[in-house]
Amino acid sequence: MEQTTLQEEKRDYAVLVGLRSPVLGDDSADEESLAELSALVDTAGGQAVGMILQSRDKPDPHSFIGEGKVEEVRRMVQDEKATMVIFDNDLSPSQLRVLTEMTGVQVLDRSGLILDIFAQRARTREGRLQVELAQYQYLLPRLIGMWTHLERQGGTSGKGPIGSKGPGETQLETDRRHIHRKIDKLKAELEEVRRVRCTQRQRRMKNEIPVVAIVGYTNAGKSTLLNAITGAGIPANNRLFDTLDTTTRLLTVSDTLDVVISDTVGFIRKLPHQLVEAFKATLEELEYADLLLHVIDVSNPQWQQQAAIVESLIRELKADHIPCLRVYNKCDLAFSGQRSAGEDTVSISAKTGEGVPELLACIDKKLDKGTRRVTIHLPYDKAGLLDGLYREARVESVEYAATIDVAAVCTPKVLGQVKDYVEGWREEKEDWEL
Ligand SMILES: Nc1nc2c(ncn2[C@@H]2O[C@H](COP(=O)(O)OP(=O)(O)OP(=O)(O)O)[C@@H](O)[C@H]2O)c(=O)[nH]1
Ligand SMILES: [Mg+2]
Repeated sequence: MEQTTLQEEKRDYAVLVGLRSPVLGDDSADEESLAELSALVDTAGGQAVGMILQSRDKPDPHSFIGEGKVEEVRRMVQDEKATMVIFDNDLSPSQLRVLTEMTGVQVLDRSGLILDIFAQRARTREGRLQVELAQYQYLLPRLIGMWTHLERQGGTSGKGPIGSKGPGETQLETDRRHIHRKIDKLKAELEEVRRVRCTQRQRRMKNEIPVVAIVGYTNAGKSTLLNAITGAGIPANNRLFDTLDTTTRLLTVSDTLDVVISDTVGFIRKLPHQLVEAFKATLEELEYADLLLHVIDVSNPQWQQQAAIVESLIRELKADHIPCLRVYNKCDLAFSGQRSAGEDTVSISAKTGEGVPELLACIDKKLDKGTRRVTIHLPYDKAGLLDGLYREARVESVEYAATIDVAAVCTPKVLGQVKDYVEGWREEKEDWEL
């Protein structure tokens, strides 16, 4: 009981503000995006205590929502004893500064909040590096805003003529250089992570094990699904951005198919582009996947928009050429709206397990195209493998020549096993015909 009170005391109380304007395009706010912002605040450990949605033809360049509206926000902050104001839109550095001054409390924009959540949640070294890089990239242009502030302070105290290099500018230059150095260092460290990942991937590709990546909007049920099918034991919580690290597991799909399957970081609308950039090393896995499972929470009234956002990010990450299964998740709850049924869709409940066998069958079918006709030249001392091939593959002909030449139709799994078995020999002789 006492603990709850302590936690309550530490909470940030936030007034949420959104601007709806046709000129803002994707960055325009509406009731739904504000509701999502409220969930984000919750994830960050805060609590929304008020909400204001303002409509304007275009944003006010100075105060973004217009001075009258800022006054309304300020009053709400006072009445609700809020400790911060969070905007559902992206603010310019100078707008951030102006709004902080006018409301008297800390002001964050949506990107800033998402970065904050990622920073709180990053656990592994790679995750932390990526978030740190995104934070510095976000901070860099905002330093200018801080500098204007310092310059003006210098002006009012009357030190030096206008245009002289004040302490603000010197500080700015130092900060800038420091941040550039930091960014370069982080990039180099991430490059190293990427190199290791690449080696791991090459090793996997040699084994011909297909790669399946689970993607989807945040909170769609990606981790729950991976747990359900592999017993991975990844935490899955009703919280946005619960997973930031890629977890990879081996999954036996059928008698003839094993795959490597990964959980990925969730997507969200207006994902700060610094984050997309920073997380590219992780999301790069997508590019090399043989199949994407796009998990969609169909109990969410916004699922169609969410699916569209995920699909556009998949395109941005250049992974749209990869076959994709749409996995309609949470079908134990009500299906919200119309669904398109088709060959590439399957309805499941990751929670109850309903539809999971059908999903596995679908994956099997999708990746079955990997089956290929090969000629395997077996050295005579590996003749024992022939039995296995008769059992596991469709052997079409066997010729006894310099080697035992087996023409067969094989799944990647069987081929991988044979290759593993005679790998040393293969390396020397380069004697596969695929
Ligand atoms: N009713 C129901 N709830 C589900 C189902 N699948 C997942 N959930 C719940 O949805 C919430 C989010 O699940 P996660 O697996 O953490 O979602 P995620 O996609 O990994 O989310 P992030 O890692 O935050 O991007 C959890 O509270 C799960 O228990 C389902 O099939 N039915
Ligand atoms: Mg997750």
